[in-house]
Amino acid sequence: MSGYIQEDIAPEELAQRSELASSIAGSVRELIEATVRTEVGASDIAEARRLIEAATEILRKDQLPGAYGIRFNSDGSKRSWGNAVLGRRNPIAPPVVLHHEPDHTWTEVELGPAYEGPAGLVHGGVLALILDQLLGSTAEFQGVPGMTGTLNVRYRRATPLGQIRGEARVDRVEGVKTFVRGTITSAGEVSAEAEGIFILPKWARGEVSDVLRKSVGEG
Ligand SMILES: CCCCCCCCCCCCCC(=O)SCCNC(=O)CCNC(=O)[C@H](O)C(C)(C)COP(=O)(O)OP(=O)(O)OC[C@H]1O[C@@H](n2cnc3c(N)ncnc32)[C@H](O)[C@@H]1OP(=O)(O)O
Repeated sequence: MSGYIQEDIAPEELAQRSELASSIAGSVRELIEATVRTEVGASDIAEARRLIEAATEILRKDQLPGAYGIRFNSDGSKRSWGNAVLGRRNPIAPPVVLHHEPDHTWTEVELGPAYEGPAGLVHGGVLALILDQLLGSTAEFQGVPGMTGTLNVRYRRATPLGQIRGEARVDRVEGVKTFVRGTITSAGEVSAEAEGIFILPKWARGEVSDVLRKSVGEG
């Protein structure tokens, strides 16, 4: 399957690249938030655009031919730095950091003004996005990975912008299908709950390597 890339990088070099990726994405995330909230006038906007375009030009000097993909080291660790939820190189990602416990996976993340839907509230699509990744990664960590076949989300109450907690666990496995349940909690109350069915795709059945099956992703 293309996009899954074996790319061994020595630990020291990897730590350095990881730091660089996080730092630039963090700066752009701040820029996004500043853009949403700015009240400055036309001349400041023009000046900001000039600087942003200059920064873009610098980054364009050396680019990957396409998306980042998923990259593996021979120790089984993997990098999803372009991922829309976890990707440490992706300013669109909050980024979510997942903590894998033996029987469940959790995350706590701050969702600011860039994730707004209804006034002052988190966009429902953003919650579904986070739940999709959280539930899918939970299945993956438990050794029963799959692509999202179905994701049902029930929004029980509004989720204010700010800190949320996500939690998920595998409910059951039926053949190639893994059923995962999860919740989003805000201010101590469950605001959304989800069930996902993650299905091992045909191309991976029977031939999915241990590296792919057991790898633990980092964004
Ligand atoms: C190692 C692999 C790694 C994978 C990535 C890990 C990422 C981790 C991160 C994740 C986070 C990011 C996540 C993302 O963003 S994943 C991106 C969003 N999802 C997709 O793009 C998936 C697109 N769809 C497909 O690739 C296939 O249709 C899948 C793989 C889903 C099924 O394949 P296929 O169509 O060939 O299946 P089959 O005909 O052999 O049927 C098998 C069984 O499944 C049942 N069924 C079929 N469809 C559905 C459905 N939609 N809901 C419920 N059940 C369904 C079917 O009845 C049968 O059941 P049974 O009769 O046996 O009881």
